[in-house]
Amino acid sequence: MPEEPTPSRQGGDDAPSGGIGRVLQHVSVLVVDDEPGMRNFLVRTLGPRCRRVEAAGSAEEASRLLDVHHFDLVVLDNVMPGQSGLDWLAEQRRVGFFAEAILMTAYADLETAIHALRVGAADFVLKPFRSNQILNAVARCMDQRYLRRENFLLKYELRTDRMAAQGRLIGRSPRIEAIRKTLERLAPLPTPVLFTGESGTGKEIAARTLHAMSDRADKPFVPFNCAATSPDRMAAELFGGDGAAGRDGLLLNASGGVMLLDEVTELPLPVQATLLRVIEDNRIRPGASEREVPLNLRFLFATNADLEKAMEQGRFRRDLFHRINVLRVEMPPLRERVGDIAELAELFVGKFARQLGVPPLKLSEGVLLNFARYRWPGNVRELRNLIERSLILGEIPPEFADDGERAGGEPTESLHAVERQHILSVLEACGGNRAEAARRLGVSRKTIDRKCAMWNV
Ligand SMILES: Nc1ncnc2c1ncn2[C@@H]1O[C@H](COP(=O)(O)OP(=O)(O)OP(=O)(O)O)[C@@H](O)[C@H]1O
Repeated sequence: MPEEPTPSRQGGDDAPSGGIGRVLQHVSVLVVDDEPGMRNFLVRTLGPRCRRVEAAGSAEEASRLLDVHHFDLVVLDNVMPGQSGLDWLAEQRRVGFFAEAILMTAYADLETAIHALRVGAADFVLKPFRSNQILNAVARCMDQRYLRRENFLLKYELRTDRMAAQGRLIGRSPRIEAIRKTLERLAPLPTPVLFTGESGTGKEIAARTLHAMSDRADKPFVPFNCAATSPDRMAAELFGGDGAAGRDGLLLNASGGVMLLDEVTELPLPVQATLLRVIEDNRIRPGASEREVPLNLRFLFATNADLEKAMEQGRFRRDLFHRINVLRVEMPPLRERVGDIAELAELFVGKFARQLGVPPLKLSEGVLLNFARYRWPGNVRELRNLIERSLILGEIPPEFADDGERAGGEPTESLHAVERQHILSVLEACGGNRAEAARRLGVSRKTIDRKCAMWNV
């Protein structure tokens, strides 16, 4: 699967433009022609501009190369001894060939053209041709491939409603700062990462942030919710098969980028076995094809379930667990980082006011204190939904409303809330170390323990 540059300007026979050059530099090409002169010409023309170019003098040699390497495109002569280029291409499609193909021919009659369409050749180049003609044909063909893939992934994202989790990781609390630092360290590695934490704590947002920090940032990020797909469709969606997922499946379409498998404990056991093989070998057999093709994909995983328990119950493979549990990022619940609530809440107010076309609500000190007091079992997602609901209704729900404003003030209640917020934020700054928090606050450790027990922290 190709890397993913921006589509180039469509060219005629002019010299390759900068746009075309950008497309070509990501492409790996296999040239198949029995004539050494033509092979050399193509390698000389494509070699300096493409990421990788290899040449085969026969259909058999080409098949062997396809077994070992990934190519985005095959440039193929139609007339070769033994087997025509088109017959070879048809056979490869059956075995497992997911790349593009351009056919070179001296004479394109209608029958050849129809045959070429049927076996999925993207273009014809009539011999003899100039170097710019083949360069333009390659760039055009790859442009169409990138657009098809982009379209496939966007449709998937819309179908699965994954747009809500887009955005960046908000928060300046020590816990979130520490997570940001960890993500920076993990971003350049190829290793899988496992995100754990309660529902709505931002595991997907953190995974997207890691992708954005990595050298795969301009390649696809494909989130897959294992709990939202029926178990009997899952293998086809991921690894390819017939139907909506397309023969090549999500993994191959995400190739070059990052795949997030969310709610990973929901993967059926047979899919876990296939996935383990794919991760270990970096190879995939799309749509159960005969040929395994190389796969360049970074895997991220997320779960809010207890993986250890899932293993004990035989629902999750131990070997897969050890493979995905190399690097772990634990997302803290919102109640343990109350210092982030105000920033998140303000951000959601601005976002939903714009989206809904309604005036923003002012979040008074009292409302923020009530937010800080609440336990947020649904974490950031719950806060986000509460703000959206409040903007639609035009007011903060009564359980969070500012008592001070409405009832003329309740100083003891407010004082209690201020004290709670202050102690919790100092505790947070100390990474949960109660002895250190007590020292900084100038109170006894016992006082902190008593307060924490009272607040259920
Ligand atoms: N730190 C954050 N900054 C900005 N938005 C956040 C943050 N954390 C969570 N959100 C928002 O909260 C919602 C839930 O986040 P996300 O889907 O990443 O959580 P999750 O932990 O993956 O949840 P689940 O376990 O249910 O899949 C999203 O709308 C996301 O935009």
